Amino acid sequence: MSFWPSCCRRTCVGAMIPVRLFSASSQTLLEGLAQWTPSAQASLRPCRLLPQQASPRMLSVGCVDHAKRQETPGKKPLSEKKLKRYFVDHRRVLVRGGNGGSGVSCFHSEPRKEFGGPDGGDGGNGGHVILRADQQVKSLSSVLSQYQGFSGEDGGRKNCFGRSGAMLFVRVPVGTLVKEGSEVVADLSQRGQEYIAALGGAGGKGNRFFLANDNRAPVTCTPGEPGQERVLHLELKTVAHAGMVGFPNAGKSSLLRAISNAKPAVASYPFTTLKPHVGIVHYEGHQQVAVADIPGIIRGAHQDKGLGLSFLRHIERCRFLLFIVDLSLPEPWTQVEDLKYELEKYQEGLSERPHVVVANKIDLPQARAHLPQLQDHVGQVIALSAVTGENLEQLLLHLQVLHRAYVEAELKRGSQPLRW
Ligand SMILES: Nc1nc2c(ncn2[C@@H]2O[C@H](COP(=O)(O)OP(=O)(O)OP(=O)(O)O)[C@@H](O)[C@H]2O)c(=O)[nH]1
Ligand SMILES: [Mg+2]
Repeated sequence: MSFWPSCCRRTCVGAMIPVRLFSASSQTLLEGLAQWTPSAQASLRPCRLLPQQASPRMLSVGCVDHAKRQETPGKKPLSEKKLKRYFVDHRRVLVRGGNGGSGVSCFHSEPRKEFGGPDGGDGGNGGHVILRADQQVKSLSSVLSQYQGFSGEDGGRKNCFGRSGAMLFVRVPVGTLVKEGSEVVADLSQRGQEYIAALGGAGGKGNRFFLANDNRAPVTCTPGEPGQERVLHLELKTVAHAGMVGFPNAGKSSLLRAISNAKPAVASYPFTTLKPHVGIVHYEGHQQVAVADIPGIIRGAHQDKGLGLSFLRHIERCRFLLFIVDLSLPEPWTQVEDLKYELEKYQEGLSERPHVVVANKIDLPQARAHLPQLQDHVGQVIALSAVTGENLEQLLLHLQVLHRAYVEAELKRGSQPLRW
């Protein structure tokens, strides 16, 4: 059974091609390339993989078709304003632990047993409120503004202790930072990690507890303690394998639409994307690479210009980066330099993460002329067009290579690689 989306399976000749493309390892594919094209060494362009009679863009067409068919016919695409409702990366939450149950004061009562003694049981403890990093949750939109833990039950007669309140688990996305004031109190960066946001109150003591040699009939009992109350700030730093970094209008969202099933809004004005979007690229063997489209960065972003710091922090959590440049603009290498400068200013070493430069808009007439100069300045470049789909396969293959390298490095270090 193929896991390729049904829309891709529908694309006639191209239908079989994507499946075959991803069943071959990238290594095999690139080796095979030399047999098809004599100039393969000079420029690796998987769109030339097909024999002469097939359309040179057959592979790409499938991808773009896929992107275009994402909208249900007759339905208007969602605006960015609506889309961003689904992605919430900040939440202020009031958490209260459950209250402890009260202890009771009572005495054993039985016929012909005059001094039965105290038998008031203790109250149960209040339940904690616990934040748990859950792989299924992708944004903080499902987190409410306040949580009240379950209270413990009161104690009872005959030394019956009250039941403790159950734990209240709040599911948050992996990559959630928990702050109290300006202090970071927890970083839930691994799935399953938990943090006790508010402790439940201790249960009160029944009068049996106060029985002593000098006091055989205590009447004292204590009420349960109230649960802890805290105001926490949850902050999500998007965790994805790859982060798309680029200036506004470089075509990041268009590219994410073309390679995944995500639907970020695309428009010809800058700062169309206001919130990060994560799309998943599926490969054979259930391999999934999460790619984040991060809002455009401008010069001075590290000083909070444009959309600024709030988005640089999403990049921080990406394991490798795709620098997206607009090849139709003059001197496109300056875009790469500026982007790297901004990342470096925000956090040292951030620009040195494994990365690849993606030159978008190769379909525009003036773009091709800029490519050799860009390659001279930055080395390896994947030149493609998100709109026509030209050369998208090269990016998909490279993503897989970067992902494999990341998984191997994590396993070598003895840690578990991020699985989406
Ligand atoms: N000709 C051409 N136009 C493109 C290509 N990719 C994107 N565009 C156009 O460029 C404009 C900006 O595209 P977006 O995908 O919104 O760019 P972005 O980088 O996400 O922009 P921000 O969200 O503002 O950061 C849109 O009008 C796209 O249609 C391409 O490969 N070729
Ligand atoms: Mg965008």
